[in-house]
Amino acid sequence: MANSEIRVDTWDACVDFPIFDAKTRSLKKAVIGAAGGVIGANNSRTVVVEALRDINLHLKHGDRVGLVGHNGAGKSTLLRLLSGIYEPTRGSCQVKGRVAPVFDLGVGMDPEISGYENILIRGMFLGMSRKQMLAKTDEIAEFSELGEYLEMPLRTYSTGMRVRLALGVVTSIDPEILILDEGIGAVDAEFMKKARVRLQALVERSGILVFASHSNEFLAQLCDRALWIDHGQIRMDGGIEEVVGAYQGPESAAQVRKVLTELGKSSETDA
Ligand SMILES: Nc1ncnc2c1ncn2[C@@H]1O[C@H](COP(=O)(O)OP(=O)(O)OP(=O)(O)O)[C@@H](O)[C@H]1O
Repeated sequence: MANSEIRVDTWDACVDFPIFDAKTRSLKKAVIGAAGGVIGANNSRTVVVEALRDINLHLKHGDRVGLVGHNGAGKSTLLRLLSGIYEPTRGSCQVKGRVAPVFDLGVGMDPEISGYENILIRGMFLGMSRKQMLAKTDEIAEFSELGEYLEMPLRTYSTGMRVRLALGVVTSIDPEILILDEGIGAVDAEFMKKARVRLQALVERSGILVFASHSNEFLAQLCDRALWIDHGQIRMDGGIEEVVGAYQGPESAAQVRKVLTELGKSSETDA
């Protein structure tokens, strides 16, 4: 697909989750807690969690957007909507381009087959062909440093070893639209340094990035724009420093600015 055709668009997109077994004393009006989406009731008086409300998002090739917001704000739901896992309950969502959703590093891995076979399966799960993955196998094997373990079934790996393999595969693909949920877990610091370099390169060759994270450093490294999601709505859309500053305060904004300066990326706002 030509770069100019790669797009993500949502128009007043809403996602509700009906909860049929909710134990609620009284839900006469919508309840807003500090964490989580808005709890309300639909026309048939079923309790619903309004995870996303009236999302209008328009992304094109080259956009790198971070999502910030409290627990349960709706970040993961938005990523799933953009990946086609959820349909909007109301409004619409149109995604043009090959999407690679990376939520859970372990998804698409089979414990009973070898590391090598898992490289192929996981890559195909992310939209690559078998041939493309075969061409990348050596390089992934080298990055993972798993040596002869790659011949062994995945169930014999430790958690960190699995993450190494999954990270190797995920960072080897060539997505048009990369949807990334932070969830990058148990690897040692030395390996993480290596992984970050590859992650940066992955983002650079991706058409569009949407990345949900609680790490300001990571957001500053990978994105140049941020959306603050608050109780299912876009509360703010702007430069990372500006949005993180509004969401978490001046200290966090200063932290973002430091990372941007270190990376030689100039901040879009000088607030
Ligand atoms: N499958 C589901 N069924 C019912 N409610 C759900 C479901 N998935 C998410 N929710 C609700 O939707 C809201 C948004 O959740 P979501 O996982 O998108 O938040 P988040 O911003 O990713 O949070 P966190 O930072 O904690 O990961 C929450 O109130 C959550 O309880």
